[in-house]
Amino acid sequence: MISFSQVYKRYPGGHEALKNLSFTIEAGEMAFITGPTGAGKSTLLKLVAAIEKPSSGSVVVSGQNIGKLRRSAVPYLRRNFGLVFQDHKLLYDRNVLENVILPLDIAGLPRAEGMKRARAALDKVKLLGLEKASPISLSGGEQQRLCVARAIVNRPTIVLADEPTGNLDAEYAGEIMEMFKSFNQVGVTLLIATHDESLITRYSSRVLHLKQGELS
Ligand SMILES: Nc1ncnc2c1ncn2[C@@H]1O[C@H](COP(=O)(O)OP(=O)(O)OP(=O)(O)O)[C@@H](O)[C@H]1O
Repeated sequence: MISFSQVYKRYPGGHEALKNLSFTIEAGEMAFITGPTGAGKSTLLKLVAAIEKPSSGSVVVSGQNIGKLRRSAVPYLRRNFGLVFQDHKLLYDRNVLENVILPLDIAGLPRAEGMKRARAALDKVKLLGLEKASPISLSGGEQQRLCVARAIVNRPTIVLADEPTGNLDAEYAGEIMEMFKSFNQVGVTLLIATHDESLITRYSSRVLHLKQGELS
């Protein structure tokens, strides 16, 4: 469960990016965050991922109060997360399979088990067969799907995605959304930030509308 209670986020310099946010996302829910540029969508996701801390109010994720979390506890919390963030770049000096297996190597999973899981993740995003390719040779949509495979390979309970379909045409964007829907159907909680309102009208999921840092 993700729970925000009277959350404010002020960045150094005084800009108030989020104002008095209170909402709850239940385990297994799929929800969208929309709003114009600068509305605070990325900031909200960063608070959930413990990349930023609230200035006041409480953010509780999987029973952990993010504002009170010790730095050393953050990696343990993040093991529950799959992050599809714009600044999480693919490694172009490694092939597709190596990009997906990396989080498992870091987690210390035996190689054979890691290979099995990485292939299963690539299968889910329909990239099996391109394991040996360099990410740079993939299309934009394929690279985006590779980012999704890397995010889900750890079998996260919560997936946070920031503009996962940014720069994709409607067909690729639709594919990515269908993939998220299928993860949700097996119990994964999804929180997806997007400014593309047309994409979410097809889904009956909850939508949190942000405007200048406030829920409207
Ligand atoms: N590290 C930071 N330091 C100072 N101000 C920041 C920082 N990060 C974001 N902001 C400001 O906080 C506000 C909200 O930014 P945020 O990135 O959360 O919005 P967004 O809705 O995700 O926008 P976009 O759709 O353009 O990504 C913006 O005014 C932004 O300039």
